Amino acid sequence: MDKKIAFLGAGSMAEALISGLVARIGSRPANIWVNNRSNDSQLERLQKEYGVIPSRDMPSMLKGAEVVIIAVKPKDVLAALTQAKEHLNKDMLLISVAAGISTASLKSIIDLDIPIIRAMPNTSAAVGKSATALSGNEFVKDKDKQLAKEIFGTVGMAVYTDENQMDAVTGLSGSGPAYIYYLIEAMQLSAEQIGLKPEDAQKLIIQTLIGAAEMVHTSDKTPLTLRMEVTSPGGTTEAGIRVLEEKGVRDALIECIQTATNRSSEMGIELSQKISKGILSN
Ligand SMILES: NC(=O)c1ccc[n+]([C@@H]2O[C@H](COP(=O)([O-])OP(=O)(O)OC[C@H]3O[C@@H](n4cnc5c(N)ncnc54)[C@H](O)[C@@H]3O)[C@@H](O)[C@H]2O)c1
Ligand code: PRO
Repeated sequence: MDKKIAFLGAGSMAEALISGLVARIGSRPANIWVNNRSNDSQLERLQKEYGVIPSRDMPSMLKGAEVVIIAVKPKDVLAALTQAKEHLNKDMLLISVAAGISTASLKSIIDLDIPIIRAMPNTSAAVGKSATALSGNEFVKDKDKQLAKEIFGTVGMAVYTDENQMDAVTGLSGSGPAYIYYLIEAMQLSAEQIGLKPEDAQKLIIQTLIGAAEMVHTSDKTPLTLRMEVTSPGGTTEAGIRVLEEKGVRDALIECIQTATNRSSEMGIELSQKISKGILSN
């Protein structure tokens, strides 16, 4: 890809995207500009590792940029965009990965009628396996959608959806890797308690997860059917699953995703309130 892309924020999400752009679609590193609030060593490292251009000079960074990606924490979006807004123009595509922040809020900060895409990737972007959902405002054209899909396609799979789905996507797949890690942590603890060697247990757990994910991914059977195939009547799985049901693990997971979804929506409201009060700090 031969477009100039500017990243506001150089944390883990920005790095995952940079690595995807440079390694997977051969973007020229000299076309990728990055800034950060204070962490110069991070900028230096990104420059060394990927050849991208670190910058503290907003006009140079945004001059001629075709895509500007906001990759700061939601609480920092207002400050970052306020700093950038006078250097944005209608030829740019603005993409935000900030959880909970609507395209309408982003537009009200920059006060410009430009295409804005809200993206929700997840941290598996770092290994090219993100599940990303994208949605956009009324100024987004097909070419912008294609471009966003291409960018996020470098770090996994990307689907385009309606913005009213984005809080739910955030609660489901944005936060999703953490739910799976939580499950792995619990499996590791139990492996210790049942006397397995930690290094063996680790390998067995990981392969079990990869195998189950691959089965769900490639088989035309439902997860329920696949589960029933593991569950012999009167056997070990049935005994184990009974405990999960008795302890309400299914309901807890459903509530977990609902609560994360609600939090995404609250974070959006918090930013709207800050915008209307003109509060730039945390
Ligand atoms: N980590 C995740 O699981 C995940 C998943 C999907 C989306 N997101 C979203 O991605 C965004 C970034 O998350 P992250 O995990 O990469 O965070 P991070 O803390 O690793 O990176 C954010 C970076 O932004 C920089 N920053 C803060 N204020 C700035 C400013 N005014 N100008 C320029 N840079 C500034 C910080 O120095 C930091 O390096 C968040 O909005 C988050 O909601 C994160
Ligand atoms: N990580 C960010 C959060 O926890 C957004 C989705 C995943 O807020």
